[in-house]
Amino acid sequence: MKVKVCGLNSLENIKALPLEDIDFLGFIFYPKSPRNVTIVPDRSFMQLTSTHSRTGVFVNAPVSLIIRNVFAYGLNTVQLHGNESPDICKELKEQSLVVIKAFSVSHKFDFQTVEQYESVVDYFLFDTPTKAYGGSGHQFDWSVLKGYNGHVPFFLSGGIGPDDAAQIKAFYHKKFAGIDLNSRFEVRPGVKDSLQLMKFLKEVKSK
Ligand SMILES: O=C(O)c1ccccc1N[C@@H]1O[C@H](COP(=O)(O)O)[C@@H](O)[C@H]1O
Repeated sequence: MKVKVCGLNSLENIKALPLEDIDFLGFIFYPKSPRNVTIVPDRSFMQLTSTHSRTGVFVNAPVSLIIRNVFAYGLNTVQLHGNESPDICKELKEQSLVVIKAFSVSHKFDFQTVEQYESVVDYFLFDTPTKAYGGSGHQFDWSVLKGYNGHVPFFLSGGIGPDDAAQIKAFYHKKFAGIDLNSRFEVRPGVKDSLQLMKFLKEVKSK
């Protein structure tokens, strides 16, 4: 199971994370988010994060702005968390980026919506609907994912918290690729509770 920890905004905090149990480090490039990245992408940032997939989260951003940040922060993965079209995903995938397309999922969600993205993304990410696009801290009803029969692997996201290890271990879907952890592990926006993450990841990865 892959693990993405999102909304990071402190180099000191990243140093304290259980990095050996994390695959994707997420940075939010969305000025309206309280987690909007302000880390300077200097040599210490590059070195510290070099062993991980550096993921930029964007919401309806112009491709030119995404690409600028891909170069500035050495991103190799982009998470598109707004209403981005399949064409935008394709354009970014053609830049050799790993593309994660997020969808807000509720009982009303029509999984046919994702079909047009299947050939132009690497992962889907299923999150809870919120006006803020993401970072709601609330879970959606994971049972609706029974309606997803596509072939693209997905991240489970939205309000996953420190007490959810057992629930995740019990969750099964043949395309379930990993989890995305964000606001429920925060000390404050942009700073994660590293001990809580360590404990949770040990538990969720145990047999
Ligand atoms: O975290 C944010 O502020 C945010 C803002 C805009 C788009 C995405 C955002 N974060 C993503 O939201 C999900 C769920 O987060 P949470 O666990 O409910 O806090 C996660 O994928 C983040 O990458």
